[in-house]
Amino acid sequence: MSNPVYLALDLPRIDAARALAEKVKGHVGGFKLGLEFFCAHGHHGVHEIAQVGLPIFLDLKFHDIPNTVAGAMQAIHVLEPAIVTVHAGGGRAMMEDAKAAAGENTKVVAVTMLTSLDERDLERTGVSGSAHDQVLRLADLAQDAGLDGIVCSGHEVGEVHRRWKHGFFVVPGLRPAGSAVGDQKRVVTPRAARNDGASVLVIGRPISKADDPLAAAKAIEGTL
Ligand SMILES: O=c1ccn([C@@H]2O[C@H](COP(=O)(O)O)[C@@H](O)[C@H]2O)c(=O)[nH]1
Repeated sequence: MSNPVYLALDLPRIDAARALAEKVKGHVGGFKLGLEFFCAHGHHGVHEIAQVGLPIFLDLKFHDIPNTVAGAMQAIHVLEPAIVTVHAGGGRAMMEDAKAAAGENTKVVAVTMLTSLDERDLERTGVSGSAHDQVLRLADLAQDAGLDGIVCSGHEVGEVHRRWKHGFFVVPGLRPAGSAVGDQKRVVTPRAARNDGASVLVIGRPISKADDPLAAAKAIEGTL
């Protein structure tokens, strides 16, 4: 089985991101490039990291009207990402058009409820009910729209996996036991998320901010 860990390269400098990617490439399965990296380095930055030789996950979290999201999706075709994110909150038509516009080898997954949010945050956005219910509702919507899967926390992935047998589940908000949680609120260990059916484990700071990123990546790999 291939390594399910995608390292989030949330670093402002392209040389530092490439050096980190080269260092840990034997102990992760791919690289996740998000808003910070893409806004700073765009297509050029993606090509640079792709040269390391592992799959690229573009976590751009598209959320706009369907026509705009479809256009953005077409604009990143050339980068051949393995995975791209949209927000489930953009609605069914937006997700359908995003999937239709994506390359055939690209998995399109919908962010349900960010792992940095808890139920109090949800209530403040006007959504009543539990985080669990919100994730399941948006997972059903993403499945109806024909997406490949969703992004959710490790608290929900087990239940989502039971309902959507062949879905593709991306789980961030992962922390090895004892590591700093930072701004994440719905957190589990990489091993727990894997056991509950996560397809991809997104891990950033526990590796990128470690004193020894290679040792941290190896240690995480050893727990899976
Ligand atoms: O709900 C979500 C969706 C995306 N992310 C992204 O994952 C990484 C997590 O980084 P850590 O340093 O391991 O916290 C980051 O790039 C987020 O943008 C998420 O955390 N939660």
